[in-house]
Amino acid sequence: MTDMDGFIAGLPKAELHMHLEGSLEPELMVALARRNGVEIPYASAEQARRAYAFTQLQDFLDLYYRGMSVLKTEQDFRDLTSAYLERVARDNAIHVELFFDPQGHTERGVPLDVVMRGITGALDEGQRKLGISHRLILCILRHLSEKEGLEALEAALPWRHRIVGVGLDSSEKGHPPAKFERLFRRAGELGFLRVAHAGEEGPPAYVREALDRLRIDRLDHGNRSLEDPALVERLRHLQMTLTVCPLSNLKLKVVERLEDHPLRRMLQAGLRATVNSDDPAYFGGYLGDNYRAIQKALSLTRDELATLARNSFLGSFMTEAEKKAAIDRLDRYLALNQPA
Ligand SMILES: Nc1ncnc2[nH]cnc12
Ligand SMILES: [Zn+2]
Repeated sequence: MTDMDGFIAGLPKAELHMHLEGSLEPELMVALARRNGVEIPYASAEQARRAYAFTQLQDFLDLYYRGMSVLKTEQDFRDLTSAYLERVARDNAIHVELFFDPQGHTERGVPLDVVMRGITGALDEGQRKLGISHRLILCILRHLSEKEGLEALEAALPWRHRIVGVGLDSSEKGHPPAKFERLFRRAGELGFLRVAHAGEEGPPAYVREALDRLRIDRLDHGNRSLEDPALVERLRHLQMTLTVCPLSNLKLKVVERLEDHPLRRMLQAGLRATVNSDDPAYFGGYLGDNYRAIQKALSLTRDELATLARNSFLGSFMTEAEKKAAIDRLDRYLALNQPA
């Protein structure tokens, strides 16, 4: 391990952009397919991994929805969530904010209560046993109608106390944020924080729409904002947090090479960028892998890495007291780990 890898490993950090269903490792997928008698098009985990070659977001989404079809019981959702928490604990994540796609389950006949009991059970255990705090964000599938999204939101209200925010994910192109303006207004009235994927494949106009019409509190991806200087200035002025996902961007060909990734340019423009894994089981890396890969590709400095970790706490939906405790922990780590 290099000095820099050691520094990254110990750095206290938060993950703000991770789809739980995207942490379904092929081994668990194959085991759950067997356990539940669900047919999947892979005979083995290796065969599944070999199929994970994508040229755009939709290629991935097709496999992602098929993959999640093996999740049926409360225990399945518990196993999925526990496996992620145990993995990210080794990367020294001390706080995680997780997306989940209820429509991807209820439309297959899996009741929301099953999903929520499994996920929250594992999250509570992760807090107790691993000391990882958490928030949950309910994502609305943008390739479906706003009406279906509104129904999903209303159906989740019995779990309101466990859900901090509402997000927007799935196929971006052709499904602009404005399609969900009423849904996001309703989410705001209900007291949910609001986030949306925008500017991953979609144009800067989608990012502006997410700000103006969805009134987002955080921007997921946001890469293509950099094409519009006035938008960059606006995001900087707002100190809007961008949840950036380097290995995802590479695997989905948002960038050709990691060396071309805009993360440093975002930091240099004064944007509050963070590093995240998006769908680690599909994109070949968890939170620490993303930090290590982007550090190497861009030769990020320790100061830049520390800024990324600090941004992950500042941009989180923790309480102010929790944020202060996390940032104090980061500062203690930095004080003890000055370069020789
Ligand atoms: N990167 C991504 N973009 C849009 N929707 C997603 N759902 C899971 N991962 C996603
Ligand atoms: Zn995502």
